[in-house]
Amino acid sequence: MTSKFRQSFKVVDKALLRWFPGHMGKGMKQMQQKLKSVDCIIEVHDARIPLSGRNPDFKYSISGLKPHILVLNKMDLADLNYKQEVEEKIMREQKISKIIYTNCKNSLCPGVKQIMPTALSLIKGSNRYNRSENIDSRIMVIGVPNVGKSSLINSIRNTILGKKSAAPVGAVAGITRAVQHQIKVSHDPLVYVLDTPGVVSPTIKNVETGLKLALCATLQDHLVGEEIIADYLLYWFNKNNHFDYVSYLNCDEPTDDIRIVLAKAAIHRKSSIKYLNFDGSYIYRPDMQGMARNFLNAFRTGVFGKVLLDNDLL
Ligand SMILES: Nc1nc2c(ncn2[C@@H]2O[C@H](COP(=O)(O)OP(=O)(O)OP(=O)(O)O)[C@@H](O)[C@H]2O)c(=O)[nH]1
Repeated sequence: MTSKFRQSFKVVDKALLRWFPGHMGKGMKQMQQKLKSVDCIIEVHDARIPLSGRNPDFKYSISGLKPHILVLNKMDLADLNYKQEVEEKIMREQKISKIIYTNCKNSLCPGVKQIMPTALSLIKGSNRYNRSENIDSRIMVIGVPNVGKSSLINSIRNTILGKKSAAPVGAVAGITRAVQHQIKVSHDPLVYVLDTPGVVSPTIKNVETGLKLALCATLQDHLVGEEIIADYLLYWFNKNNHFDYVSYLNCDEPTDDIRIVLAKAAIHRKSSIKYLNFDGSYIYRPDMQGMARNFLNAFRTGVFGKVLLDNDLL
């Protein structure tokens, strides 16, 4: 039986393929320079998109030289039923020392506790190159924007030292703007961590990769467009037979038309925008953008359950 829903996603506006703010290029260069002065790399990525959206520059230029731990964070929002297949695929394609799943919103998360002992044992087993004489261990945390790098550093620090936040955290991509000074996360053994700005690839070649990154809020919404991201979410839900959105958005039935979905939901919630007519009167239109934002926020906070957006890549 053929599906009545879209099986591929087409974007008319390719603007999202060009998004690469200046500070990211600078951040990447700073990272490359600091690489010599660290013993281990912790790459943080979103567990909902474990196979797409990681910066290829991390794969080919930063990693491979030092122990490299891949932390798949936000596991509280991710469907972990395919964990083994995901790990096998990542390990087949790249030399990663260890994959660890974390939830930085949970102070008791076992993954967070596992990171430092794993990093220290990997550092001990490596030759440390130019740093073999140094008594302190230095770890660099890298990743695309908004995946939880600062949250992870704060969680590790809190677990070991019992100290509160040292690295700034924010719900919008691009909070950390430059490679930070080192943050002490342990006295004995002495361990420092360097937080870095989130860096996406200068060109996101695959449209779906860009939209998955946007859906997980690693690209700023206004740069891609809330309605386009919401349309991709609708496409993904329909394609995967996830129809919880129907009741949430007050639709009559599943549909592939985002304009109808957003308009109906906005009308139902009496959410409108007032426009001035030429004759001085006012006209009210459904607040499509506000509704798109609402739909995305619901997804991002787990209202529609846990997902693996990369299920098509397994
Ligand atoms: N649900 C959930 N949210 C998380 C988790 N970890 C971090 N967050 C949230 O994700 C957002 C981004 O966290 P940050 O720690 O600022 O991310 P970052 O990677 O340092 O961000 P940049 O500095 O912009 O690159 C914040 O709203 C955090 O509260 C997690 O495990 N689960």
